[in-house]
Amino acid sequence: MAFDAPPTFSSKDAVVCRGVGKTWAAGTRRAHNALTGIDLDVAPGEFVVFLGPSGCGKSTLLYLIAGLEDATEGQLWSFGDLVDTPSPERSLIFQETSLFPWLTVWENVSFGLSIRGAGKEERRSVAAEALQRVGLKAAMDKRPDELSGGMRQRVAVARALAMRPKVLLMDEPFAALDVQTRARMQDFLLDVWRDSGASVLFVTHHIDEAVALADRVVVFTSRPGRIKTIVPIDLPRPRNLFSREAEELRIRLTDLLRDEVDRAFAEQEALAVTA
Ligand SMILES: Nc1ncnc2c1ncn2[C@@H]1O[C@H](COP(=O)(O)OP(=O)(O)OP(=O)(O)O)[C@@H](O)[C@H]1O
Repeated sequence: MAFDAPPTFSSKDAVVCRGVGKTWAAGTRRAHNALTGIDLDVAPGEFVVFLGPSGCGKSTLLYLIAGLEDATEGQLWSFGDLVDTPSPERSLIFQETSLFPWLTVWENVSFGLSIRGAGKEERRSVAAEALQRVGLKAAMDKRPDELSGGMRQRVAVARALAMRPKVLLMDEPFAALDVQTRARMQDFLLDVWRDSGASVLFVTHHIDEAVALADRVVVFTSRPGRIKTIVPIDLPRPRNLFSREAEELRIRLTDLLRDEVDRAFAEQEALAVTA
């Protein structure tokens, strides 16, 4: 699509949101405003983490950026193109991986390419390269039920990488994993991110994870979600997460989040009383 943007941002930006919001009109439920007034610019190759209380619209914003849902306020662009449909340039990875159990690992990874009409040889070679990057080339011919949860999430990352996305959207991708596996997956993701040059937008509830991964942490208010503040994580990489600076950032993020979680709880109680 042609460049169609106000002159306030660069067409090189990986993601641009201007005044973005979403009101869900959900069947018999009351329509409600999940997200409002989001202005955000994400640079190419930047790692941005979304942190906020439950229900503040973090996932909703990822779906809008993915082009899976339409914004009801404002507009979004990716590399100068208006976002109004999904694109292979923007891959979304969920908390629970949905791999096809009847396909092998490489067939799962190259599934998007088969929809594009790529032949078997090309698909297998792209899948091999993507699996190599996530350290699972040896598992190419296995089926998903032969893999652990962490390995399945790595296959999901390989599947996203096979489409050579410029933007990786990750919705709590490691939430279902145990603490040790999650820490390893974070290191692995940082390697993949560095190699791929993609921008990553990553939703988490974990402050530790935000400090370990992000260039910037976007902290949201309680519903309707707005950007409360953006905290740069200026720690050198690889990061020493036990440093005083890392601890100070965790404390600052904890304080910012605590205010919003308290507000969200108070609102939920008020709603319960009036319901
Ligand atoms: N498809 C949908 N239809 C109707 N309402 C929805 C839909 N998806 C999300 N919502 C509502 O939008 C609000 C924001 O939800 P969302 O999942 O984006 O928040 P979140 O910050 O990601 O929450 P969590 O951290 O708990 O995953 C919630 O009130 C949710 O019920």
